Amino acid sequence: MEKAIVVKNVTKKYKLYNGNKERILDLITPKNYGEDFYALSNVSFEAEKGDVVGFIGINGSGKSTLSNIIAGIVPQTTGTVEVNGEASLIAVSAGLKNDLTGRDNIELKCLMLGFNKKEIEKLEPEIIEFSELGKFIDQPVKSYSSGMKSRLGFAISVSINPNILIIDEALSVGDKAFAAKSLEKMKEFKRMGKTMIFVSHSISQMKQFCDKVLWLEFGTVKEYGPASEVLKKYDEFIKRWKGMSAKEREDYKASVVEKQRELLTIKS
Ligand SMILES: Nc1ncnc2c1ncn2[C@@H]1O[C@H](COP(=O)(O)OP(=O)(O)OP(=O)(O)O)[C@@H](O)[C@H]1O
Repeated sequence: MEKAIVVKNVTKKYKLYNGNKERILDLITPKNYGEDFYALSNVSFEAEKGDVVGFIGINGSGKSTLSNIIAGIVPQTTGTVEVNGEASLIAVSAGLKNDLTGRDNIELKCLMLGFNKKEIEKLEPEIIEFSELGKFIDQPVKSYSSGMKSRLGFAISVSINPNILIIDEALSVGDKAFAAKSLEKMKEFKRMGKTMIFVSHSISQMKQFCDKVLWLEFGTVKEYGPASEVLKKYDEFIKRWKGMSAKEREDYKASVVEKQRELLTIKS
C-alpha cells in the first residue's frame, strides 16, 4: 500500500513564560528563561493512501498541533513528517485574512496554491455557492461569525481538490444543515479514495466516517488502530474521566506527563 502520511517521533516543544519580562529576557540573554512544555512527545503514525484517520482526545491533547505540523503551518521541534502530495487544512481559524473580503480570500488562497486567473474564475462561483455566504462574500472576513468563517474555509478547501484534506473541528461551529452537507462532501471524497484527517470531539461523526483513529493523550499516542476499537476504548475512558474529581484528573495527567518525560530523557 502507498503511504500518504508518515509521522516519526514528532515532538513539539513550547516555552511557557512567567509574564512578558521573561519572554523578552529569553530572547536577549543567553540564560535560559521559561519552562519547557511538550505539546507533543514522540508521536508516530502512518496513514495509507485513501485512509480516513480521526484524531481524538480531550482538550489540549495536541490534535490541532499535530494537524498544523502535518499541514506544514507549524514546524515540529524534532522528528520527521512525510506527506505525499498537497495537504490542505480546514480549521475554524484556517489562514483567512481578516481584513480581506471572502471573495478576496478565495482569490488569494487559489493564487497561493498556483491556480491561474482562468482557473480561479471557474472555481470562484463554485466556492461561493458551496459556502452559502450570499452577499457576505463581499464583506471583510472580520465581520463573519465563526460558523461563516468555517463555511468559507471548508468551501475553498474542498473546491481546490487537494490530495490530502485535514479537517480540524470545522464541522463543530457551523449549523446542522451545513455540517450535514460538509459530511456528505467528505464522504464523496472518501469514495474517491482521498486521504483525510478528521479532528473532532464527536465519537458518532468519527464512527460514520473514519477507518482509523489516533487517540492523543496529553501529547502522546495512547492508541492508534481501527476506528471501532479505538473509539470503544476512548468512550470508556471519557466516562471514567467525567466521573473523576479535579484532583484525580490532575494526578492522572501528572502520571502521563511523568512517563512522557522519562521516555524523552531516555531518547535524548
Ligand atoms: N503557541 C503555543 N504556545 C504554548 N503552548 C501552546 C501553543 N499552542 C498550543 N499550545 C499548547 O499545546 C497543547 C496542545 O494544544 P492543541 O491545540 O494542539 O490541543 P487540542 O487537542 O487540539 O485541543 P482542543 O481539543 O481544545 O482543540 C495545549 O496545552 C496548548 O495550550
